[in-house]
Amino acid sequence: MSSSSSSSTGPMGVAVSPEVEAALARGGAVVALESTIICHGMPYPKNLQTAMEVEAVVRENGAVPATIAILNGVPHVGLSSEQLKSLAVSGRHFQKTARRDIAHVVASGGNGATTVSATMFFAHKVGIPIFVTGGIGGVHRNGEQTMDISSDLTELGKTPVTVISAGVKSILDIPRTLEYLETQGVTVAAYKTNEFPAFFTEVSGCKAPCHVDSPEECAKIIYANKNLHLGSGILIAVPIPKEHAASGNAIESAIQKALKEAENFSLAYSDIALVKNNALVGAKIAVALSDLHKRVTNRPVFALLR
Ligand SMILES: O=c1[nH]cc([C@@H]2O[C@H](COP(=O)(O)O)[C@@H](O)[C@H]2O)c(=O)[nH]1
Repeated sequence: MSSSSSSSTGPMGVAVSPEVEAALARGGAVVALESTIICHGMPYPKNLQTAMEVEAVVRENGAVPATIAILNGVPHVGLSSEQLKSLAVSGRHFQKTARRDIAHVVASGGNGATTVSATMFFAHKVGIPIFVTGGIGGVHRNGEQTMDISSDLTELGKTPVTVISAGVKSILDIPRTLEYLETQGVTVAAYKTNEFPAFFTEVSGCKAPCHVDSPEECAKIIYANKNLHLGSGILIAVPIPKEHAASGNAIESAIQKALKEAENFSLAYSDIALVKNNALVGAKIAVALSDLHKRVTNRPVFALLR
């Protein structure tokens, strides 16, 4: 895969697309997007169509999308349509890349599809405070024995990026995931609900630590986190839209049945409507944050993130 000739590779060795660079420089709203969902979440061409639709939702709501991936050893923030297509066609040939894999993929000139932890890392590096995805990783069932805990959770503990997701799949251990996020000092807020959502359904049986009702409220929390230099991330959990929760319930029942039959059952995440809804909320939060920063300081978000 060829790198975009128009993306400039900065001193940190990260290539930022001209559109993303310009938006950051003017303090505009930018939303980071991960690439594991494209390469490992669903097959081609459904993955390309979804990636393009999600980017379109971000744009329609006033923000610039920045899909993140490693191409030929170079981390890229913001992909051209050719790069996005190439990524989607390559699918699983792109290595699933979490934080621990970044150095190896870069050093070997490889192609990496970034997970939540790696996407957060690069988003923060270039000054993007908002990142939208479908679901994040968590503490696996029996995690107290296996110690199988996603690096997404430790990344949230140490990287000040706000992740908008539909919560955590009930295939994972949701109560322990919330405990672990608490230990890591991560602010967890449920959007327009009191309950932490479980990806395919609005309910998990777990109360979320905070409740937020608007993009502006989210922006204020992000601003406070930044102003105080807390250094930790924020998780905004947006429940699956009501009209899609019905089919989600059927999937949820299948998960519960499968969990009884096989402990390591896993399911590809491909609820497109849910990801698009997160993109809508995430773009609105990015716009609200950009407005808030401009109002409060009259300086662009970009400058404040340094
Ligand atoms: O429901 C899901 N959420 C998230 C993922 C992807 O998997 C990563 C977590 O992987 P692990 O559990 O290996 O840390 C996430 O960051 C995301 O990219 C997934 O496959 N399924």
